[in-house]
Amino acid sequence: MTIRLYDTSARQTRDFTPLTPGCVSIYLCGATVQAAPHIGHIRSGLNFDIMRRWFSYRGYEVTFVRNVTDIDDKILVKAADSGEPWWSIGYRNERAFNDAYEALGCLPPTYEPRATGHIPEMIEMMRGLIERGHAYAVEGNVYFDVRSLAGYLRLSNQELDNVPNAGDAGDGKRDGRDFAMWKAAKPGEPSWETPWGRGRPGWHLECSAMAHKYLGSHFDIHGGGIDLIFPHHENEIAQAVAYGDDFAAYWAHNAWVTMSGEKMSKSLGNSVLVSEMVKRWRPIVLRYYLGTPHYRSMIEYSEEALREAESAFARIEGFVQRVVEKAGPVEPATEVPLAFAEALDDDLGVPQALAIIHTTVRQGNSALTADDKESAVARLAEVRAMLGVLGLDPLDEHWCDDGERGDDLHGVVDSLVRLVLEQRQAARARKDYGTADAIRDQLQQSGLVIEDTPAGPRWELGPR
Ligand SMILES: Nc1ncnc2c1ncn2[C@@H]1O[C@H](COP(=O)(O)OP(=O)(O)OP(=O)(O)O)[C@@H](O)[C@H]1O
Ligand SMILES: [Zn+2]
Repeated sequence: MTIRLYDTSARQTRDFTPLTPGCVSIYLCGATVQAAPHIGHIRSGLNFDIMRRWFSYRGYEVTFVRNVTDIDDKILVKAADSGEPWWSIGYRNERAFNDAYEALGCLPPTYEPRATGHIPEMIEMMRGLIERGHAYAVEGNVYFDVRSLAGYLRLSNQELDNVPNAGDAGDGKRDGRDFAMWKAAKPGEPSWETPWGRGRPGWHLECSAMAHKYLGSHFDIHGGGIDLIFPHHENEIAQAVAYGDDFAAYWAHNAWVTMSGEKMSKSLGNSVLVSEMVKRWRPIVLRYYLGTPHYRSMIEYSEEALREAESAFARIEGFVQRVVEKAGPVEPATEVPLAFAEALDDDLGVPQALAIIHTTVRQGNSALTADDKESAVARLAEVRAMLGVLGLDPLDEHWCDDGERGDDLHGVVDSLVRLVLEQRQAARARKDYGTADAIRDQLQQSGLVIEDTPAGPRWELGPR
């Protein structure tokens, strides 16, 4: 068995050969914590969550680093506009990202470094690059000299001369395409002392320095969304390679969640926040929706597709519940079916793997219909093992805990509602219709719909 991955750098799918047998090291560009996460951000986290789960299943020891960009132009602009300190914006949104990752069942990374905690490492890298003639300081800015590095832009397969020259006359750059690793301090902005003056890091330097610190000079896989290939990843490579690192052996990029064909993006104003989505859809359904298309295919956001995901997942869940009702608890199988494993080995072919899950569910349902308990249990064990790899096993602790708490809460709400309804009945009995109606209105305002039935009043949660 060999895992194959599409490597953006090679522009083809390649057999995965780990640098250290039995281990895999992954660096994923994480959030710029300028705002709360939309579902596109979490798609990226989810795709790589499934990747690491698959490597773990295949017996690899996974080191997974996902950074937090907590200092960046966008955060500083927000701070200046709102008056909220830059670090307050960062911490608040970092928490929102963590809540979203947790809600959707993404395993925590091995390390989650914040950029601002790694300024000494960044200074060290700049010092090395200046010494080797790949970078230079101009009035407190430190620029990377793109012409000094043969092979720059190999990842995105571009010619430097074809890249638009964004430099301004007088900015001191040797070439307008030289990018800032370090930006000279501006009044009112945070800054750190360096041998070249006070200033703050550029985004690209942050990732090169943090990848180097936690994964060393050569690691297995670097990931991020396709929007990061150029300039961010090109510039990360340039810094690292010029510094003497081999850097990433494979480059994996997830496609976007789009709206009307455009990247879902805070700056375009077409984003749907995870915090809003989880009020309307169960997080496990959201995970199914965002995590099951192939990671290199675009997901065009649509309510209809979400409803389809909901009913597809309900088919799986219904089977799980029916078998458990009939046969009691069933543990996941120790191995997933071969066809499922082959699908995931082939560049994480989740759609094909999912088809195997649905086929197994159908077989299990037929076994239930035929009253073949043994076969139904065997199919459920396989289904649980497969769902577990995708982080979608409804019986997994992560999702069950919520369910159990939900059940407890349901009982509590039920007895409270009954108490209130009795008071309403009593008010009616004494012809105090004002009070009876007021009670009903209050229940409705709290999101409950009350129905009077011959068997007495019933309640349920109303539409959100
Ligand atoms: N719509 C999207 N679909 C898939 N991945 C995305 C999407 N938007 C951002 N990402 C990915 O999420 C990760 C974190 O992104 P980052 O915080 O830098 O946001 P961003 O690209 O600046 O987002 P925005 O455009 O909304 O400001 C990156 O790997 C990025 O490629
Ligand atoms: Zn990065």
